[in-house]
Amino acid sequence: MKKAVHFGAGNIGRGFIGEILHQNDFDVTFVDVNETVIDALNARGGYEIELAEDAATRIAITHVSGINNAKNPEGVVQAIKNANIVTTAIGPNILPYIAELIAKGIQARKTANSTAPIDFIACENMIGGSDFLKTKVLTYLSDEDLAYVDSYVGFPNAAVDRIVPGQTHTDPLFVVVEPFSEWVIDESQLKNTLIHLNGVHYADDLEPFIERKLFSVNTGHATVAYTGYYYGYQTIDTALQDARVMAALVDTQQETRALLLAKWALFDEAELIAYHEKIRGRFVNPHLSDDISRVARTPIRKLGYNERFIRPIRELNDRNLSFKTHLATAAKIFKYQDAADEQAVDLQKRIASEPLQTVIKSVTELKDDKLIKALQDSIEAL
Ligand SMILES: NC(=O)C1=CN([C@@H]2O[C@H](COP(=O)(O)OP(=O)(O)OC[C@H]3O[C@@H](n4cnc5c(N)ncnc54)[C@H](O)[C@@H]3O)[C@@H](O)[C@H]2O)C=CC1
Ligand SMILES: O=P(O)(O)OC[C@H]1O[C@](O)(CO)[C@@H](O)[C@@H]1O
Repeated sequence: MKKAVHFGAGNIGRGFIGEILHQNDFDVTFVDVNETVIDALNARGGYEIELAEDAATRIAITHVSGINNAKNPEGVVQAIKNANIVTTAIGPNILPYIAELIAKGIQARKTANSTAPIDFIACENMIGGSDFLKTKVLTYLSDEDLAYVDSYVGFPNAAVDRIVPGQTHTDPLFVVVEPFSEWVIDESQLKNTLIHLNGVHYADDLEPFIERKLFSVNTGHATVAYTGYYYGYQTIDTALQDARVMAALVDTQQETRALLLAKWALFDEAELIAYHEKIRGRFVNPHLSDDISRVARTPIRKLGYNERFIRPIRELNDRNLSFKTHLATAAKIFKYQDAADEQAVDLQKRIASEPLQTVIKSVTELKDDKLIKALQDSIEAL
């Protein structure tokens, strides 16, 4: 069997990446700091996924094991040394913390004179996630190692799309996922061209696909979350029953379409309308219960310069297109509170102790005075 190492045995790791790797006959070693999950993976060697639909189909995932990277980093290095592919779904903020371990795994392959090409694929909600991981990994490598990386190690960017809400089952491995899924990998960045996973779409140019996904699914979902929170809701499905929340989603999708059509000739308006309708259907799936706190998590990250609101706002502005609804939601993020979310707490502390404009500039990294002022006005109007 081929060997995969996957960092992050959480919702998307077990609920999507693990499924695809299993279907492609990989033996999957999950790397995680969650001891309960790692112990259960090693004790049982398998787990089940359930598709959230009327029939509630179950899928058995087998040939899995786990390593706790906090306790057994050397085990992870050895697993990378022997792997055919490495993937992550750990969260963009965590990628820098696993970079050194990945660098050591690459060095172990080099020391063993391995000329087998390998790809490290970051499956995070982030534009250029694998590029970002690569920059972090390279800081731990020597010039000689870098030459090895150039020859044998790829970091292809990827887009992953499947809604996997927080899980509340007694079984720590069981995971309920939406039936829809899409995983796109940038083929032009692959080093191991012999691995073509069934169930994955390989694209020559990932950029339009990841923008379509991030600005449609993630911007849309976050719009529902922050607008829903603003109107007092706790779950995505209840929020979407409020006409004001649904209108914010529909209007945001319209702005997104205007941007995607202006930027990318390969998109067609009718297809994008159908894509957006389908996404609305996914958000209201009655078989999935998704907390606003999950979709709205890490608000400072979501206000980032290249993230799901500020980037489309900048790019719509550059093209003289309306960004009114994106701006209205970005403003609501500054009102978002969740005592269990470190970034939400930090953002509120900063707003309470610093001038609002300073906070806006710092979290969004916006330079355009007109946009900064527009955002400030929107926040103050709430
Ligand atoms: N849940 C979803 O619907 C989707 C999530 N994603 C992306 O996948 C990534 C993971 O998201 P989820 O699976 O939802 O989160 P999650 O919280 O369920 O899983 C993350 C896992 O990483 C582990 N982890 C955290 N720090 C670690 C460390 N230093 N070393 C090893 N393991 C560590 C956690 O214990 C957890 O098991 C995020 O980037 C998210 O944006 C992408 C598409 C869909
Ligand atoms: O993982 P993030 O970037 O915090 O955002 C949560 C997102 O994950 C998803 O579940 C899948 O992309 C979205 O529905 C949601 O917008």
